[in-house]
Amino acid sequence: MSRTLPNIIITGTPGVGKTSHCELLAERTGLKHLSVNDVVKSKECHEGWDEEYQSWIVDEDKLLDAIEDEVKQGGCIIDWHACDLFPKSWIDLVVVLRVESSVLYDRLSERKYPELKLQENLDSEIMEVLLQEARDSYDEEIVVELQSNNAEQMDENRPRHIVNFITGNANKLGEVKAILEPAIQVENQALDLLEIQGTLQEVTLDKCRRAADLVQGPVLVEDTCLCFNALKGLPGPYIKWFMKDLGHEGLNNLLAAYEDKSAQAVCTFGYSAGPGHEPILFQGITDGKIVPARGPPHFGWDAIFEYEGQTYAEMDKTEKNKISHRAKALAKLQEWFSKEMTA
Ligand SMILES: Nc1ncnc2c1ncn2[C@@H]1O[C@H](COP(=O)(O)OP(=O)(O)OP(=O)(O)O)[C@@H](O)[C@H]1O
Ligand SMILES: [Mg+2]
Repeated sequence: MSRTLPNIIITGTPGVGKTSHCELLAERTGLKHLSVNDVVKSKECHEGWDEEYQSWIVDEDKLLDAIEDEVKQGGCIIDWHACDLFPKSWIDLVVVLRVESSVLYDRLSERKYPELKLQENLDSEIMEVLLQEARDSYDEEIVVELQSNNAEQMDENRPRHIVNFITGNANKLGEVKAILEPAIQVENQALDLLEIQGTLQEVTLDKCRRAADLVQGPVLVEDTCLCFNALKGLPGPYIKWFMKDLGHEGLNNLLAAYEDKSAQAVCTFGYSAGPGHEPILFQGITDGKIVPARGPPHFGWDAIFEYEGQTYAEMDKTEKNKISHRAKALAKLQEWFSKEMTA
């Protein structure tokens, strides 16, 4: 089975902050924190307790058997002070955390480590044993060394996928948050952006460039269109003005002369990494038909767009977020972001 989410190892000498980082990363990305320590204990992947080192003697074969299925599915953050035992094909990124020896000494003394264990761990950190192990076991480009001496450094190490979604529409913001968070943190700014006339692609590209210039940073913009097949794709990007002037009934009337009531809901997101960066578009399309309004009338034309027997407005939000044009576009955006994260 091929995995669609990455597997990440967070490794380093005991006390460098692996577990702290894994917890933070899991919370931020929605990936699973796989604590090898817990697996060794709960699934008894050991050959007993070492009194001198005050730790379990791990049976690596048993351990690999115990986690294989879960890891092969992807999306695991593996928390362990060794990394060479995991097959190369399982792993997409190896993070080696580092601390200065005086900091590590304080952390390990606080844990009341036996003298021998404390000294060996300090030596190991100074000699960069785990960094070398990671470099020897995996391709150089997937091994990253990060500092973990203090809270500021831990904060800097957090994955930073924050998008500034430019919209004044609270409903759209709600849907985007529901679909993208917690993997991608969605912030919001309501800006009035002039819209040009053109195809949906042109409208979104222009809006995105303009927003990035205004905000001077990364932005996400969105444009939705509703295309009536009988009208060769109109109103298309002009749907919001048609909707405002004609309302639900007027939009139905536009199709009165035609038997074909089918329509496409098209959502286009544009993401720009900042001013001067060419926007990338993510488009989702859902086929449906135009019907007299049913369900709560508050969110644009949701009440007149029917998909498999229910209008968008009649659908439960979670159901709508599985099949809607917006959800499909966001799924593409999400996939792109997760690839970027491991790139
Ligand atoms: N970057 C950091 N800044 C400040 N304190 C930290 C940092 N990283 C970890 N700590 C603290 O150091 C201690 C050890 O951290 P943690 O348990 O995450 O280490 P670990 O690498 O998982 O250790 P082990 O190998 O024993 O499981 C904890 O008290 C934690 O709060
Ligand atoms: Mg730990």
